[in-house]
Amino acid sequence: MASPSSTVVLSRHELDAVLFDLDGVVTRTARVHAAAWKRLFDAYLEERAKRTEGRFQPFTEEDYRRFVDGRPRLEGIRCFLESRGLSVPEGTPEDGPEAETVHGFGVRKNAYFQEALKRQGVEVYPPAVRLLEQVRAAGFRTAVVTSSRNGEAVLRAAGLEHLFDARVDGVEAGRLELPGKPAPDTFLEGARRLGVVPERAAVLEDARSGVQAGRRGGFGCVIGVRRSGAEGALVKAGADVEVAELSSVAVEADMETRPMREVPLALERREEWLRRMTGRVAVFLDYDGTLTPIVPNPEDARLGDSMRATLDELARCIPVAIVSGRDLPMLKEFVRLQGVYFAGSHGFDIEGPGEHRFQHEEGRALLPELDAAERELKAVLAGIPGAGVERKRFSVAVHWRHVEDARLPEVEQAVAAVQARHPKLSRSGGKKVFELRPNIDWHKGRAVDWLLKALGLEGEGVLPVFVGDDLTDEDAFRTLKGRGLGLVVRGDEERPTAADYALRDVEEVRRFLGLLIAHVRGATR
Ligand SMILES: O=P(O)(O)OC[C@H]1O[C@H](O[C@H]2O[C@H](CO)[C@@H](O)[C@H](O)[C@H]2O)[C@H](O)[C@@H](O)[C@@H]1O
Repeated sequence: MASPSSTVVLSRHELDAVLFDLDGVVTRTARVHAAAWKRLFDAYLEERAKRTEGRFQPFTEEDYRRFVDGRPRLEGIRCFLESRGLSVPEGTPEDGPEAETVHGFGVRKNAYFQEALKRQGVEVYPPAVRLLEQVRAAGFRTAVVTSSRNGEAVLRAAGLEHLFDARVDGVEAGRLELPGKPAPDTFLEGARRLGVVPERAAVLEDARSGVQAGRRGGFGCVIGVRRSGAEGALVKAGADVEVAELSSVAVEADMETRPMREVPLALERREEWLRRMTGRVAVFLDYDGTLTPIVPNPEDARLGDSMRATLDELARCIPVAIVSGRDLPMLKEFVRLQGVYFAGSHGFDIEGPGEHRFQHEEGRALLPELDAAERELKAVLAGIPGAGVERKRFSVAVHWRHVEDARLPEVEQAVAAVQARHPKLSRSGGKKVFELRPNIDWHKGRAVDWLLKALGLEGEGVLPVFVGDDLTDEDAFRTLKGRGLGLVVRGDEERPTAADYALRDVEEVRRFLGLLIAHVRGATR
């Protein structure tokens, strides 16, 4: 909820990354910029007033906040001049500082900025540096996203480069032809470089244009840092919360997760987990990336014969369910096994041998929303080569594996815009895919619990085991924490996980299931 409150918590349960604006959030360079702009515009406005015998109206702090702050340099010049009903020729990037053109003004402002920086160095906000250290220690990924073409130089001068996993500055934005703030593209590029979906990332901004960019990008949390201006102005611009200082931002670590590489390999610790299998065991398996390797086209992810044979054998010994983001009919068609339970659409659609059938009722009420979202996504993404829309009964996936990098922000924005029009749907992410699904507290973990109950496998004496590779499988790992076993198929990925053990790849999943068969057979003999 939007409020100009003074405290906020960044929790690892809800967020994976924090994206920091630079000038005015981390470094005290916003006022150096403001002074350089004032020097530029006042000189121009005064000279022009003399020339036209008009009245000299100096550049104000409010001018800085409204028209210049946060925007790319040339954009700021155009925007401010327009606010005064003025314009100068565009000029070219070759223009020198004396030229009365947009480019010439840009060169002159930058010279003033560099001069001041040299004279006074870069001062940081100590609470911002402390917050950066805290969020990194808690396992958040961090990026700096700034419109400034001096971003790299400022960071280096401040000695803060090591605190960021990614940097998107004015130079990078120019190279990728990304529109600047208030467009969300530079923040979306930052999230992409960190490998997180915007919903799982926070944006920290002091400029109205930056706050608007964070809001338009659909970020999980937009924190306005009020360095100047009226209280509440940043909330009005779209921030969830406004703080006067970053010491008001608390960090909550997630004790349940650890980096993927620190998770022990299941096949090297078999004695350990076998010791926990004293009673009944039920196995829940994700499909893509777990039972089949990830392949370029979703329709080619067919189950291998040896995996099918292993699953068949396992399902004859203990309850086996496949819990997937796939559409239920497709999942059944790909697996082609009797005696196995299937949960499609991330657990919203369940079917098993015999009587077992479940469709999430509230989710069903949202099918028209999903239909509309599917139509809108197909229409807007038709013009982006490589983007694919896959409809499942209870979700819509947007695959971007084949989209060229430069057009990815368009895909992200399209998904964010459709989701914003349908707030009853929520957005999640996975391997090169975005998904819209019912905004309901239901996920793979809840589906596992539903199945355990339906199969009379609740309570002590049963060890539920979940194997998965992707972000949506983390819900199941968390649900089973302490009362079951979570195994993550790690591949080349490096991200935090709540799983107890890791398997290197799909072949190791097959070997693990083979060990389970041997164990259950031995135990029942
Ligand atoms: O829960 P899962 O069974 O892991 O399903 C998750 C999504 O898997 C599929 O997409 C992923 O696998 C494709 C085939 O390997 C790959 O091309 C794509 O990039 C991956 O995102 C499936 O198409 C989605 O519907 C599932 O939600």
